[in-house]
This record gives sequence, structure tokens and C-alpha cells, in this order.
Amino acid sequence: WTWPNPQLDELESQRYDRVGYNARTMTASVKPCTRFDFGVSGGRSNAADWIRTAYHDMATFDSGAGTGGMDASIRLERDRPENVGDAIANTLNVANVASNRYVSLADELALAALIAMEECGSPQIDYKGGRVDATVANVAGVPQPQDTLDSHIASFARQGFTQEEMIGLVGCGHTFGGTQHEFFPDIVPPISDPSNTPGQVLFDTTGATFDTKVFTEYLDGSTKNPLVVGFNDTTNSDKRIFASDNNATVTKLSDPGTFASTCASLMARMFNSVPKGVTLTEVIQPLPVKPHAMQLIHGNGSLVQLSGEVRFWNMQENPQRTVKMLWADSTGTQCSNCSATLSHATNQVSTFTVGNVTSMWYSFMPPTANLKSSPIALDDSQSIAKVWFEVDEGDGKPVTQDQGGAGFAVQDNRLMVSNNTCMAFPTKVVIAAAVRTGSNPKRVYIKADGFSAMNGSSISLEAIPATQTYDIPQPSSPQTQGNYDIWPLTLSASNWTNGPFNIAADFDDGTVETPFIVQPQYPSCLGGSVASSVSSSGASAGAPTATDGSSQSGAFAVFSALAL
Ligand code: HEM
Repeated sequence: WTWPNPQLDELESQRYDRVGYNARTMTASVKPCTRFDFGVSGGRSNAADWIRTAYHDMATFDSGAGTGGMDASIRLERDRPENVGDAIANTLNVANVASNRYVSLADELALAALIAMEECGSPQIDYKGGRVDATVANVAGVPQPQDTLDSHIASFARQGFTQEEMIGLVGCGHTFGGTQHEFFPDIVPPISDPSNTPGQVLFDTTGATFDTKVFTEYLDGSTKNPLVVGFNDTTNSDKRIFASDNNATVTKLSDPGTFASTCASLMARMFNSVPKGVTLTEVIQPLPVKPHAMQLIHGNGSLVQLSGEVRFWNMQENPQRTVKMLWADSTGTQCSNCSATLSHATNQVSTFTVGNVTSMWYSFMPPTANLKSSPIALDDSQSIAKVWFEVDEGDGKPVTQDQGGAGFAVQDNRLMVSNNTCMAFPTKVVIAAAVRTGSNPKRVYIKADGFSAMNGSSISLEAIPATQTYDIPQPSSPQTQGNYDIWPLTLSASNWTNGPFNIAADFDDGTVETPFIVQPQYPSCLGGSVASSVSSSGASAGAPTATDGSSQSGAFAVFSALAL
């Protein structure tokens, strides 16, 4: 795929931007892997909860009928005996905040389990997005410890897994976590230990690590797995499952390499078990060069600010390196002076855990206290259709990064976010669109990410992401800046979700949208009313154009003045 693709861009960031600069939030909750955020751990971990929850969401899958599977219906099935415990609620609390219009809650549940596995020792697992959140519960069907071996084999067959794959999948899951007295008193006897109030007994001696111990300790007889050596043989489901082919599969999977590759493949299949009619994306691969939070903000007069960053995947620090961004107008020709040298600070580094891949981030301008990335200034009479990069490692032989000649497309056509936008939630929320004068949109509106149900200010555990739209009425006498009209809308704190948003406009020939940015950074509010900060004269501010290192500071000075 080529950038931009809003859905794949967002899935890719959530999947690969793990640790360090611009990291997404989920990974921190499994660092370290033993971390548990919901009371006394006693060996419980967020990582184990996330993996169990994904399995319980999938386990309703009927591969023949194409119903159930990974569809986040688990949020509506928490009261069932087969889903006893608080693991599911704990997982939903982390997953729902990360979900949005491009990453469904079901995508998030799969991703949480995948992140838990990869952060805690598994090899890389293929990840696709595009799951659709169910609106009603599925037919029950999660296997339980007291069920017979025959019923487990039949249950996994319905889910699309053979007996051998069942043994593998249970081992891949039960290398994490254990069984707790609190919710399974018939399996685990009470434990009088203040550091283990849940009464958790682990499946293996390394409860927060992806390794073969769940099988090797079973084979060497040292296992304490409560589903193998539990006092109540009726609930020793792991024992029956592991022994069901005379330990052939368990023995095979005791080899770490075989275990790792088998689990990566089984877990990917588990995540991709989706209802009929749902089409998943391709396997999400990291983009080698990826703009981040890149957008144009229409400012005072005819000033247009290009802000953002770019991530270079699998790149090491090199103080001799220079990175230039170049851009071209809508005719495709590079205008003179349309280039800027990008900046990089030593903290602008991120890592991806599997293989310890390092990425370097470069800003369109030096990071400041207020803004991660400051803008490059353009004039709105000058179009900008695409950007590309030149990376010189210090050998004077710059390498062009332009997605095979396509460049990185920038949408500057008829709609931008105006810098009259002021996001001082909950005191003040003003969103202003800059619409090219004379372009005559049929409708201009805000698309704001929120959730289908709230519990006061928290997201309800039954919620899925829901986009809300707010129409921006056409101003009766449009305020003009440069070549654009400003369409502002003031929102009250009570009906604003404070999530990511973008602006859309319907024209006769289709809809145009501003980029979707999860954590947008806007100039601090200008103060006063929106109207008072808008010039109605349309006079150009004579914006400077960034050309190289020296004139960047000129552009930055303009920006600072605006941000006061
Ligand atoms: C016959 C199939 C299965 C049965 C009967 C079963 C049963 C159980 C039980 C009774 C627990 C204890 C939960 C608690 O104490 O809160 C548990 C935990 C767990 N299960 Fe399974 N399970 C099965 C398959 C799987 C599969 C296929 C996976 C994942 C691929 C999985 C992942 C987990 C994880 C990670 C935990 C630990 C949760 C924690 O420590 O909080 N299970 N399982």
C-alpha cells in the first residue's frame, strides 16, 4: 500500500509504534509483562487477561456457518458462566479507549492479545485489520474445564481447528496466566497469602512469558497447572487435551522453535476468525517511510502551515545524516525553494519489540514545548500536492524516498483546518474549517470519534466506537482569509467527546476530508472570540516560504507569533 490510506495508516501505527517517541498507549500496560492494573496481582497479569479475552471473543466462532468469531461481541456476553471473572472487563477498559473509526473494538481485542504475546516473547504474528463489531451477542460456545474431551474436540472443530491445533492453541494461551480461586473455587482451593488475594495458581512457572514451560513441565511431571493436577479431576481439561494424542503434539511443541512458529500461525488464524461477509485488510507491514500527523492548517491571511513528522523504519542514529523534505504543486512540478531541512532530536526514536527494530523520526520543524512538530509556512495561492524526502547519510549521495515515484500526497484542494480552531476542552472547543472561496460545498461538517455508550465520563464496557457528525452552518457573511472562507463552529463541552476528529465537505463531485489525526496538535487558542481573530479583508499576510534551514526559523517565528 501507499501512503495515505487512513485505515492502514492507523492500523500500522497502532501495531508498530510500540515504545518510545510517538508510541501508542497500549504497550505500556504490558511493561513489564507481569504488570497488573486491577488490584493485587498474585501472578495475574494484564497480558494474560488480554489473551484470554481474545480467545473468549473468538470461541463462539462457527466456521461452517460463518457466524461469531472475533467481533467484540464478548462485551455483551460477560454475564455468561463461560466468561466468569474480570479479565474481560479489564481488557475492554484498555481496548475501548484505543479504538476509533478505523480500528474497531474487535481489531483492538485481537491487537491487545497480539501485543501481549509479542511483548512477552512470541515471534511476530501476522496482523490484519477490518473486523466489524457485532451489535448483538453470539450463541454461547466457549469451552469450559468441566466439559468432556469429546465436547472440546467438537468445540474446536466448530471453531475451525483440528485436535492437534486445539492442543497447540491451548498451550499457546496457557503459557500465560493461570486459574484463580476467586472465580474458580471448585478448581483452586483457597490460598491464604496477602500477596495473592485472587488465589491465582499459574499454568507454568513463567506465567507472564511466552515459552514452552506449559508443555515441558507437564511432560516432566513438575507442573502445578490447576487444569492438569487440580484436585477435582472433572475440571482437569488441560490434562485431557494435552494427553489426547498420547502426548505426541505436546512433545513436538516442546521444541521452542516449533512452539514459536506454531503459535504465531495459530494465533493469527484465531484473530482472523471473523463472521462471513467481513473482509480483512492485507497483513499490516510497516511502511519504510511514513509521514505522521501531517496536515495543512490555514492561518492568518493566506498563510498555510504544513506540520507533521516523518518516521523512517529500521534506521539507526547518524549525526551526519540530513533529511530534506521537498514538495510540488498540483501541476507536479517542484516549485523553486520548495524544500526544507528536517530536524531530529535524540529523543525522537522509537522501537518495535520483535527484532528490536529502531525507527527515527524527523520533524518538519524543531520540536517545541507546545508542539511536537512545528509548521512550514506556505501561501494559499501556491498549491502543494505532494511531498517527498531526500536522505543523505553524510556521504553527499542523497537517496530519494518518494514511494516509487508517487510521492506522499497532500490534500490542499478545497478544505483545510483553520487555525481559528481552538481546542481548550472543556473550557472552549471551536472547530473552524477553511473552505476555498467559491468552491460552494453542499455541506461542511465535523466527524468526531466517540463511543456508542458512555458511563458518565468513562466509556461504557458495552460501547463500540461511533463517529458523530456536527454540521457547520454556512456563515451568513463569510469571513475571509486569503483565498479561503472560514466556517467556525463552537461546541459545548457537554456534547464534545474530545476524541480525534476531522472535517469533511461534500461538493458536487464528491467528499473531501482533512487528515485523520489521533492526537492533533493545534496552536494554542488565540484568545478572544473566533470572529475577532479573523480578518475579513482577505489581505495576504505575505507569508514566508520555507526553503532551507535559515528560512525555516522565519516560518517558525510566524507560527510563534500566531500561537501567543
Ligand atoms: C478447552 C479450552 C480451554 C479451557 C477449558 C480453558 C479454561 C481456562 C480457565 C478455567 C482459566 C482460568 C481463568 C481465571 O482464573 O480467571 C483459563 C485462563 C486462561 N486461558 Fe484458557 N481455556 C481454554 C482455552 C484457551 C485458549 C485456546 C486460550 C488462548 C489461545 C486461552 C487463554 C487463557 C489465558 C491467557 C488464561 C489466563 C488468564 C489469567 O491468568 O487471568 N485458554 N482458561
